[in-house]
Amino acid sequence: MNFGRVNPAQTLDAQGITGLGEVHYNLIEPALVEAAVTRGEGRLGRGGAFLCSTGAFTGRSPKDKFVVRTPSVEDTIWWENNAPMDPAAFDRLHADMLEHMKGRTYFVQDLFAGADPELRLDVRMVTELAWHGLFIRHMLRRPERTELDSFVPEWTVINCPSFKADPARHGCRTDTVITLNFDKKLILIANTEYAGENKKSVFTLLNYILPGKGVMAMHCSANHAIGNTDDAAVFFGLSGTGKTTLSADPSRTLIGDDEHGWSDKGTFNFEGGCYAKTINLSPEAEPEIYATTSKFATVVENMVYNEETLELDFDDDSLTANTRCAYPLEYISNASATGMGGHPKNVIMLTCDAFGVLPPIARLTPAQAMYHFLSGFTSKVAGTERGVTEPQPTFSTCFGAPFMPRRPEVYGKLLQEKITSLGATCWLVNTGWTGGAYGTGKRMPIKATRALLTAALDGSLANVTFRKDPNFGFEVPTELHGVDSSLLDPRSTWADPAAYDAQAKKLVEMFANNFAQYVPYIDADVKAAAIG
Ligand SMILES: Nc1ncnc2c1ncn2[C@@H]1O[C@H](COP(=O)(O)OP(=O)(O)O)[C@@H](O)[C@H]1O
Ligand SMILES: C=C(OP(=O)(O)O)C(=O)O
Repeated sequence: MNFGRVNPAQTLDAQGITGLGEVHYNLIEPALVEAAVTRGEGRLGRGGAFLCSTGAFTGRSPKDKFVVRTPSVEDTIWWENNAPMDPAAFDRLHADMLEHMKGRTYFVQDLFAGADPELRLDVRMVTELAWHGLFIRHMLRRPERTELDSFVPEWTVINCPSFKADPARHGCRTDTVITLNFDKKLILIANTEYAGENKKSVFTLLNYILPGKGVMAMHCSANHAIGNTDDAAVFFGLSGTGKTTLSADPSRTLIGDDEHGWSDKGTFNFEGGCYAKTINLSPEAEPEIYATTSKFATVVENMVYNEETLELDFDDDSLTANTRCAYPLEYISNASATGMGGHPKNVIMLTCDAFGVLPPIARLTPAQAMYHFLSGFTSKVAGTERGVTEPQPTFSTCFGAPFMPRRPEVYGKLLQEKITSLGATCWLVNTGWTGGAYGTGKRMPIKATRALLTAALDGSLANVTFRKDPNFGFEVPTELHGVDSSLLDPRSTWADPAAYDAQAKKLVEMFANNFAQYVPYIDADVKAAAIG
C-alpha cells in the first residue's frame, strides 16, 4: 500500500474496506496526473492539461439515482426524483462492490464540502480512476496537508466505474447506480465514468442535510462586487443554462459556479473548483474559461483533439455535447479566496427557453420569484443527460430537480423567507432562444445577456422604463444602452408575431398545468402570482 498523507487511524482498512490492492491516499495534482497517464486513462494535453474520454458513459440519467429507504429519512425524502432503494438491496450492492474491488488499485481524497467551516462536511472520495481523484480534488475544497493528520471522514463515496449493478439483485433500474445511504453515511457509484456524478452526489447530500439546519441549498453560481462581499448575486440554473459562463465576469469576484448555500451569514460555495461546458467555447466570449483548457492538471473530459498537435476541437460533439473542463477556482483570475459572500442583493434565475418566448430579462416580485423557482421552467440542453440530443423544454423544480432530495416547497420557503426578509431583487433571464424556437431562432447572444446582467447588478437597469408582459405578468425593460431594443421584446424578433402569440399561449398553459401540483403547499401571494 502506498500511504500518502492520511490519518493512520482513518485508512480504508480502518473503515472496514479491506482486501484492496494499492491504495493511494491524498496524492497531490502532479502525482495524480502522472498516475492517470501511466494507467492509460488519458493523456497529457497542452500546458499539462489531462485529456480523457469516457466512451459510452458521457452523461447522467435520472434513472440511475437512488436514496436508501431508511427510517431516518423516509418522511422527508422527495421520492419522485430520488427513487427509494431497499436497505437490504443496498447492503448486497455494497458487499458485491467490495468483492469486485478486491486486489484493485484505488485513489482516496479526503476533502471538505462547504467553504463555511461551521457547515462543511468532511468527505472521503474513493475512486477507481486516478483522474476522478484529480477531478474531485479540483472540485471540492482541499484541506491543508497538516489538516489531513486529524481528518475524520463523516461520509464516504465509493466510485467504481468497472462494476455493473444487477437490477434484480440490487434493486436498481439499470446497471448504472448512484445511491445515498443516510444511515451508513455512504454513497455508492457504479458503472459510469461521467465525472459529474462525483460532485453531484455530494451536492445532493448537502441539499438534504443543510435545509435541516435552516440553510438554503442552491443549484446556482455566485459572485460579488469586487471589494464588496455584501453586493453578492446568485444565478440559479439547470445544467447548460449559463451559471458558469455568466458568473465568470471580469468585473466581479467569482464565489463559485454551481453549488452554494445561503445561511444566516450569507452565501458560501460548497466547492473549490469549476466544471465548465466546453462545447463551442470561444476565446472571445469566454477568455478565462478558454484559458483553463491548457493549464496544468485541468481535467478536459470528452473533447475530441488532434492526436499529433493535441489541439482541442471545441466544436466537435461527436463523443457528446457534454464536453467539459474541471479546474480549481484559482484558475479564474478574480476568484474569491474564501468562497464566501454576503447575502445576495440580486437573485437571478437562468432559464434556457427553447421556445424563444421569454424575454432576455424580466424583473420579478418576490411572489413571482417563488412561482418561477418552484416551476423551474427551462430546457435540458444536449448532452448532460443521456439521450437528450437537442434542447428539451422541461419544468425542473428549483432549477435542479435531479439534485433536490426534499420536497420543492422546503427549498421554496427557505428562499422566500430570505428574499423577503433581506430585500433581494429577483430576475428571470432567458439564455435560450430568441427570434423563434430552437431550429428557427438563434441562441441569445452572450454579449446581450452579459450587458443586461451588468446593468441589473450595478443597479442601472432599475432606472430604465419597464413594461408589464401581457402573458407572464412580470416587468420587462424596454431599452438599455448597448443592447438591441428589439431583443427586449421577443414578439418583435419573430418573423410571424401571430406564431409568437400562439407559442406564448401554449407556454402559459404549460406553466399552469405544471404548477397545479404545488398549489396545495403554497401561500396565497404565490398563488396570486400564478400564470394562466
Ligand atoms: N446567452 C447566453 N448566456 C449564457 N450562456 C450561453 C449563452 N448563449 C450560449 N451560451 C452557452 O451555453 C453554455 C452555458 O454553459 P454553462 O455556463 O457551463 O452552464 P451551467 O454552468 O449552467 O451548466 C456555454 O457553452 C455558453 O457558451
Ligand atoms: C454537472 C452537471 O450540471 P452543471 O452543468 O449544472 O454543472 C450535471 O448536471 O451533471
